[in-house]
Amino acid sequence: MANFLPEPSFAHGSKSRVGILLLNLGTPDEPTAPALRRYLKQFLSDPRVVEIPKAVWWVILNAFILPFRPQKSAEKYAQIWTSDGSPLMVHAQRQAKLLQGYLGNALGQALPVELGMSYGNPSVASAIAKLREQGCDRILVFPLFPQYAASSTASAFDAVFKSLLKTRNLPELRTIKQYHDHPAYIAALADSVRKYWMVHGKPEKLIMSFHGIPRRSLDLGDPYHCFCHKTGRLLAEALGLNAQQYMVCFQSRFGRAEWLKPYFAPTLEDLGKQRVKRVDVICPGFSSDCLETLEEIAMEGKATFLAAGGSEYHYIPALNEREEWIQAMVEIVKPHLQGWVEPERVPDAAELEQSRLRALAMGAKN
Ligand SMILES: C=CC1=C(C)c2cc3[nH]c(cc4nc(cc5[nH]c(cc1n2)c(C)c5CCC(=O)O)C(CCC(=O)O)=C4C)c(C)c3C=C
Ligand SMILES: [Fe+2]
Ligand SMILES: [Fe+2]
Repeated sequence: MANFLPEPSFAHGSKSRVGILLLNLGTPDEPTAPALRRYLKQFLSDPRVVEIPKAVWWVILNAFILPFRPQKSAEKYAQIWTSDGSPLMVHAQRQAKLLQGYLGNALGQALPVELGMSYGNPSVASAIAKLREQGCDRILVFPLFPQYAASSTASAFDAVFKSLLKTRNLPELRTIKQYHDHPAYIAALADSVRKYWMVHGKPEKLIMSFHGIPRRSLDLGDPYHCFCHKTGRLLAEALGLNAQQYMVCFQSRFGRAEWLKPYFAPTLEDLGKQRVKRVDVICPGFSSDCLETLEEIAMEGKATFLAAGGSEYHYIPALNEREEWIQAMVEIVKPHLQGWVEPERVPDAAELEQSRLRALAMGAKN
């Protein structure tokens, strides 16, 4: 048996076609313990996510985490689940559809966009298969993680490369590594905050909360920490905030090791105790709302702040399907298409002849 998969016969002269592979982390299929167990097992078995010796981690994962965490996490997911499914999935699917439409408009030609998840469904392999079925032999990989981290972005790229290990006729690949300081992304964030404040008024402090990673990853050279701080600074500048009016912190600590600081919950407790009246929280690293924003930030965060003595707490929703964000996605994608897609395609001789005949038929002078 051949090691690599058979392909359709090569057709001479076939035109190249570009497709966009939009990637996100993934989410369980349903808010139940068995679905969470499947999802967490795949997620937490990724050596990019938990970077300790494999045998030690296998014991911890199977003896101490998978017997207990799925039930607890399922209960949390149940609180944020919608009639259409997991918020992360619902938003990612809509973002993929909208990106396809807006990009098609901007380029004057339709490019397929398919969604894949690093863990769970739809798998990265199935999304690549769909692109290849549509004739795409050039794939631009676009992770929905503005700040590169090995545990999110590199894992998503791993999933792409792994899914092609058996492919005979490889597509050309390009990857978007990060866009933490892209002007259109920062402008979309700033616009969402300004519009929120127009309706709800302004807080004493804006907290920008990013997903944490282990402190050791920073020490080993992961640039994520710097990227988060740069996004924070640029967003503050765009909003005209001084250093006292905002702060960056890190959420979702997992396990007992030290993670990036300051931690989100203790920060809120401190602010509550200091009698800071109102805080608003935004999560610029999450391109859509999900468990980590809707449960941990919007629900738990509020309870923590109010219990500590604060009086008003607002969560500013993620960019989700905001038009400014979809336009920003188009701007992020465009430079990566150079040489693959020409913005204004020169019509070929047959197309020119057709439009001449159409014009003649309409009685136009030629
Ligand atoms: C923004 C990028 C993310 C990074 C970086 C990241 C690192 C990271 N995460 C865990 C452990 C868990 N994360 C979980 C959920 C989760 N994580 C991200 C994003 C990043 N994670 C998102 C968008 C979500 C929500 C998914 C959803 O379905 O809504 C979970 C699962 C939930 C739970 O049981 O608490 C775990 C576990 C680690 C260990 C890590 C880096 C080392
Ligand atoms: Fe996470
Ligand atoms: Fe840094």
